[in-house]
Amino acid sequence: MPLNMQLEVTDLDIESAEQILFGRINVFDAERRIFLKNLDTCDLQAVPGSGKTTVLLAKLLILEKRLPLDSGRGILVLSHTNTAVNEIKKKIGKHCPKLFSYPSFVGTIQSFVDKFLAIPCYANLYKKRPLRIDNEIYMETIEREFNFKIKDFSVQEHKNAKWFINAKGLLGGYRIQFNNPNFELVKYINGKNVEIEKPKKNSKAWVDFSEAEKSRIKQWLISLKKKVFNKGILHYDDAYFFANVYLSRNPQILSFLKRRFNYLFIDEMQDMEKHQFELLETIFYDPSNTTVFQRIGDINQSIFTDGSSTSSSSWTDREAKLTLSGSHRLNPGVAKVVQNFGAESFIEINGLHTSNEVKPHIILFDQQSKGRVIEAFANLIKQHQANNEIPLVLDHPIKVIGWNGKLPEPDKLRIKDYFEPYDKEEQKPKIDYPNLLSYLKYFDKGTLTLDPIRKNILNAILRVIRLEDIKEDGRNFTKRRFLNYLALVSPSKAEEFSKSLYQWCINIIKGKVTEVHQGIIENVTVLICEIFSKEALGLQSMFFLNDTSTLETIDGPLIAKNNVFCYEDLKFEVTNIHSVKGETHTATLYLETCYHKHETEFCLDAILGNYTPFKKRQKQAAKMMYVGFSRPTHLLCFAASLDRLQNKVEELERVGWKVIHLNESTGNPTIAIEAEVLGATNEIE
Ligand SMILES: Nc1ncnc2c1ncn2[C@@H]1O[C@H](COP(=O)(O)OP(=O)(O)OP(=O)(O)O)[C@@H](O)[C@H]1O
Repeated sequence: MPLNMQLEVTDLDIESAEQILFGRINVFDAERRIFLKNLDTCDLQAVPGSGKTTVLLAKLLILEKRLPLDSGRGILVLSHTNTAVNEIKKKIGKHCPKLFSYPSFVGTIQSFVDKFLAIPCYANLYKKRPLRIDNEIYMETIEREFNFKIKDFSVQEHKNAKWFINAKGLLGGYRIQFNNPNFELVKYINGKNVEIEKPKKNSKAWVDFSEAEKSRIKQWLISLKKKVFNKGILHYDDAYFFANVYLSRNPQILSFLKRRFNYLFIDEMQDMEKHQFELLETIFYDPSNTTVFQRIGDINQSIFTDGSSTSSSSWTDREAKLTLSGSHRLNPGVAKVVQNFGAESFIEINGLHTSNEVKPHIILFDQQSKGRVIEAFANLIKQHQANNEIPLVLDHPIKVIGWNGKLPEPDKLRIKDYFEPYDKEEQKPKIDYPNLLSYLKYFDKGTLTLDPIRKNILNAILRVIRLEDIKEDGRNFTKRRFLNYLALVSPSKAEEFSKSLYQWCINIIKGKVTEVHQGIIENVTVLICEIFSKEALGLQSMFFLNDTSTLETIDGPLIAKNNVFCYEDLKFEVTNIHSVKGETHTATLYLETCYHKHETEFCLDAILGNYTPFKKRQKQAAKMMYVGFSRPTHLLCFAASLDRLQNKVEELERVGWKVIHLNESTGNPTIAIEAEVLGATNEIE
């Protein structure tokens, strides 16, 4: 009996998926039905908003009804980010209980590699589970271990190795790579081999290390890495090293995985990096189709890889390639603008969202008016709502996005230039921050409880305990184990601590961050020394507790979220382009920023409606614009500096942009927009 049973997708199946996703039937056209009915290995490449994720969701809803599959096989669904995976869960989770349980698996590529390959391999080799697979804890650990001597190396060998690593800036980046059967030291994942040579090559007295010295430095680097592994700490990249070792030593795992998963679907395929791409191909691709392997994405939207040939995905189309023409998200005017930013290849985009004809807008600002750009955008939305061109009740959010969220520099625009409160750190809720103050500032403000603040304070204390290398039975403390330990060692101190913790949370809510910061420094220093019998905290801990260098202290009451712009009843998030990948917005304002150059410097031709092939750095900018510009169903606004476009206004209007000037003489942007709506000139004198 063949392992791979042929299933069939019927029109009735499609209707039922349409009902769930759209509340009506006959939504999917012939092209989309071809993909839905296709259950063979193939690629699906299509333009933004063409409904790639939607057809994948529909297919999963249909396959849910066929679960469990014959021979106890399951479905594997992978995407790149937790956000993308959570979106899948949010949209179809309640309809697909079987898809989200054994033997199927829905997760990020990293979680798949950790669970099925890296953790079993590590457990096999070290007879214990890794403690954490996490980049920041890895960095913290390797930096600490770097300062200690490694057994069996002389003082001079130790000095040589440290000198070499420091001079090359290799400490955080170097990896061990398994190129069967060799173990190689590489500068970074998918990078070149580490070539060991004495630093300061340009000085006259330079004489390279001897071969014996080089060999010892190499061994030292490997030993340092092994020490960190021994502690149970892995970098995300290391998971791929363990995965490859596991597969080569246990080739039966390949057939186990292929047997377990009848179908593999990868969304956002263009964002897979080389090592991820190769691993998936090695495991799942075989001409006999044991696992049906469908890869879905849009090569023009690959913004997560850095564009270097070493890390970029090697996604080349399979022979069986399907496509979806047209974008259900974009209206014809916006589609026409977006298509010129196809950095990998030009693909015409047919805007199928024809219920509105709102033109893409460019807001041109000068030095004085840049702070009013977002307000002008809000005004535009209000105007279009008043004209019934944008719905009053929004189906999708409105967002303001930009590429570079770093601090402003002279003549280099950053998101903060447009929106002063913007805080890059708030983008991603993290467990590990560089100093205590950041833990107090960057808690999850989405909930109205004290819990996120409490968690952050406890996480900061755990960080100090890790910096002090204090463990319980060889294991790092968790929040719960720390509180249990405290209660065991000193019930009175535990009670006192619990009261202080509560008070700190309350005071943070009241905006007394500086006061709480000081309170924690004094209290926690004493507490940790007392309960762990230490005379004093080490330098790293003291620096972590006291450092305020990168952050300004806030002493006003906290607003719900720092990166939110409120205007009358409208509320928009101000965020980076990476975080809106895959999203649909009602309106998007794209803020030009400087990343090496500004977008209007990198991609002027495309902005002016011409398609010309992009060079390396231009490509990166074009991809950002392609992703950012292709989010809105109704209004796309691009905010650009007047000085670079002032002679191009006619050309811009000719190719479909509506141009708005926001200079000092414009006064209230509403006036400009009203005039424009009434058909007057766009330039307000
Ligand atoms: N067949 C369809 N008919 C009408 N609307 C659709 C259809 N397919 C998708 N949509 C709508 O179009 C929007 C974009 O869909 P989706 O996010 O699936 O596109 P995508 O191709 O995955 O986008 P991206 O390339 O940006 O990741 C969503 O609002 C979705 O509900």
